[in-house]
Amino acid sequence: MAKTDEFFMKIAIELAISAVEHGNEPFGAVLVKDNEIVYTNENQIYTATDPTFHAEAGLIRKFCYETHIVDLREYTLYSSCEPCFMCCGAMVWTKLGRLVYGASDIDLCNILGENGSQCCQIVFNNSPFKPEVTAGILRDESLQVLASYFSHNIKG
Ligand SMILES: Nc1ccnc(=O)[nH]1
Repeated sequence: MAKTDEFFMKIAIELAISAVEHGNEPFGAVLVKDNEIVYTNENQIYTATDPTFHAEAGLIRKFCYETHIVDLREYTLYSSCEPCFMCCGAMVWTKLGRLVYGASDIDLCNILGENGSQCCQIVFNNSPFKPEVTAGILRDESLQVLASYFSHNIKG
């Protein structure tokens, strides 16, 4: 039976919670092919001391390295929150087929008191390749995890 976007997003959100438990920021990502999970990753910026180790870019880097696959046209990436410019760039370079995210960058920045942007649209609309995008899956659950972390962990 085909699993739903909500099914995979729930796992991305659980990875976001796990990231916080491991001392990192609340973001998780899941890579799916033919309705099966092929890779997962959580944000690791603090434990790896690598500010580029976002859930999504880290997933793409590790999956491609381990499998020797660099073309993700047949893959769907689920992200608990809208990917940043850097991670959208990694999706362009791997020709990701489909991106599904929960909360938007504007949702996140509303919590942080910053100005968010439609980073996915900005990057993809100015790139030679764009994944199909589905936004807002389990948005409220995703926002809850972001809000509970960032309301008492503003690290500046
Ligand atoms: N969407 C994201 C924003 C920030 N960090 C992440 O790991 N993911």
